[in-house]
Amino acid sequence: MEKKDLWQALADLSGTRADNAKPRSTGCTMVIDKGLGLSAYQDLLQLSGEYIDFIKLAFGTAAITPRHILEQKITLAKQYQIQLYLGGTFFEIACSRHKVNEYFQMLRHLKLDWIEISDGTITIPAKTRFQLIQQARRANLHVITEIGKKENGYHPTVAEFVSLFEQDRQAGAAYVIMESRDSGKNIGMYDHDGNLDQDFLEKLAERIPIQYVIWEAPQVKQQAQLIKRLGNYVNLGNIQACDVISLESLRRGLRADTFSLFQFPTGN
Ligand SMILES: O=C(O)[C@H](CS(=O)(=O)O)OP(=O)(O)O
Repeated sequence: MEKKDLWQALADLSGTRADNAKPRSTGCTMVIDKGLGLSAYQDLLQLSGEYIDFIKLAFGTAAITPRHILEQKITLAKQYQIQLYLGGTFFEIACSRHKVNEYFQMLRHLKLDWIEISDGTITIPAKTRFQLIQQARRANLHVITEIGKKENGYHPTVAEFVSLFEQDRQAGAAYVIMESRDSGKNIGMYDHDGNLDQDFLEKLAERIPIQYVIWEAPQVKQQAQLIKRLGNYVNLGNIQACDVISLESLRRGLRADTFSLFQFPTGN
């Protein structure tokens, strides 16, 4: 086999998805960066940057990352057409210290175009949340909001989620995240073993346009379940750096869990 035929043979088996090209609005993958060193970050982007749409610098790590490394992470993300943004807790810290305007300015100076607005650890009245989203939009930031609380055992009802989702979208949020933290256990739509509450998902999917939701799914079994139920265009978040390329395999039916979903007739 000649080399060009070899690459063609691999490409033919790679599966496809219609939203392959960036910038994508569906089938997005959001990676949680919990403190990758620059080499690991570069490796990640080199190997699987094509499959990443968002990177979240989690837990306020941006504030304690050496400045030159933070700057390089931002620059590299842009090169790969990845939107890098800071985790919601960091916004909540600024909010609780009455420094929201400074926070918006800081993002603009860092050349970050996206912001996450959440109230996982603090309480923000619905009206204030609405105004904060509008304020961020006026500051030329694209907004991702998050619904959910950080405390273990917190599971929003379908009605709560739908109501806040609609309000956030009306205020100008591009996406709404379903909170599941880094563990994906005993929180949001997962039980203490990380199993998905299928009933909750079904009811939610009937009531909201799911292309605007990013489902946090840190565990591989959660990613597989969501793809099986909602399709490979589902937006998934809190993906560990080491799981990005295998998630893309899942989306394309190249892994046993989703094999039967996306196979095309070969004609043989
Ligand atoms: O970075 C954060 O603030 C958290 C981290 S985790 O997802 O809860 O582990 O994320 P966020 O979803 O942005 O609140």
